[in-house]
Amino acid sequence: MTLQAADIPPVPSIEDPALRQRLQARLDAKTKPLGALGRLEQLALQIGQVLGTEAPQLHAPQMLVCAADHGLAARGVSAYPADVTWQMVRNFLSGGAAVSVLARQHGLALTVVDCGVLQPTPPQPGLVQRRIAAGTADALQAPAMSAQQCAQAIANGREVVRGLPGNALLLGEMGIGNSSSAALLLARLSGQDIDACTGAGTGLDAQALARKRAVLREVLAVHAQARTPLQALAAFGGFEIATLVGAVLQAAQERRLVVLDGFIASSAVLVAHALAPQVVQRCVAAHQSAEPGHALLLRLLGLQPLLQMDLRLGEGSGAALAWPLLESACRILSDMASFESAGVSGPA
Ligand SMILES: O=C(O)c1ccc[n+]([C@@H]2O[C@H](COP(=O)([O-])O)[C@@H](O)[C@H]2O)c1
Ligand SMILES: Cc1cc2nc[nH]c2cc1C
Repeated sequence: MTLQAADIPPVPSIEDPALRQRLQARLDAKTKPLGALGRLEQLALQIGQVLGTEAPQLHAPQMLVCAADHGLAARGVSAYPADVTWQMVRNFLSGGAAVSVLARQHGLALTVVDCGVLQPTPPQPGLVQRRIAAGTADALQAPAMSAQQCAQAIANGREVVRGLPGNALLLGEMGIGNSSSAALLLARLSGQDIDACTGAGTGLDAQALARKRAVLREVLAVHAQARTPLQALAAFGGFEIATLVGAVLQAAQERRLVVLDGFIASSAVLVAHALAPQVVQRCVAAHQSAEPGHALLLRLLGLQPLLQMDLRLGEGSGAALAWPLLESACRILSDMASFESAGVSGPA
């Protein structure tokens, strides 16, 4: 099975000028100076349009964390060993990871997808096995994945989302070496220089960062022919990013709200956007990561992050942290009194 961009079903625009006007009128009638809730009002407008209603309610929010390993990790592009990926999968499931704690705090159902980590975890609640292989190939030597593997991972992401309840999907990932994949995807799809797209990831020092940049420059040259979004995704990996691409496409088609975490989760949206531009209308950027490529990537997608807290963890941690803002945006629309209902005088 291979996949062409033409095989991706179109994602319709959510634009509905009449609904937008009703949402704006509803916000303007609330007991506050016009526009005084600032970006929370923009968020409410967006959520209302994504869910197609003046009084949106978020229900059964799903945190989807996709995990996989990367052959390129053997080239010293990460500060941590690849074994951390499968070890963290177990940590997510046993409840001790940052995303586990934050998901619990905010009532987000956590699903971890093993898209191809080095060591599988025994079946258990919350774990979905969609393993393509035990890690991608070393992208310095070969495409990280074949076109077939890439298509399968995208199909897996679609299928996993199809089986989830709720109308909001929060995206996270785990994969030692995957900040390299994200940087490579950004460089190839945006035309930006690889140095500007590459950061310290899990915490490389200056010398190791310089080596990472040199390796990634070489990987780009090796795959100079991988120009289309799907070719680039296959060339640079990884299985978790491709699975997230499928998840984003499916969520957008089902008109779910999609909440992005950091640089790597957002790189999946960069690919999905290249295949179906309207997906971005459904996306909220939870935060801007400390990874320098993230600011570039979000600007390219036209997304303004809600938080800026120098997070660089991934896992979906930033998406979970931003979740209460989305709930508040909905509450403003549904629960706040209007000037009329509260008997408060409007503008002079
Ligand atoms: O979300 C981010 O912006 C982010 C930035 C840097 C690192 N990470 C996480 O760290 C891992 C990738 O970093 P690295 O150095 O192994 O490429 C992967 O597990 C990500 O979840 C995540
Ligand atoms: C410990 C650890 C936890 C992570 N969570 C997401 N990426 C990570 C990378 C490391 C190294």
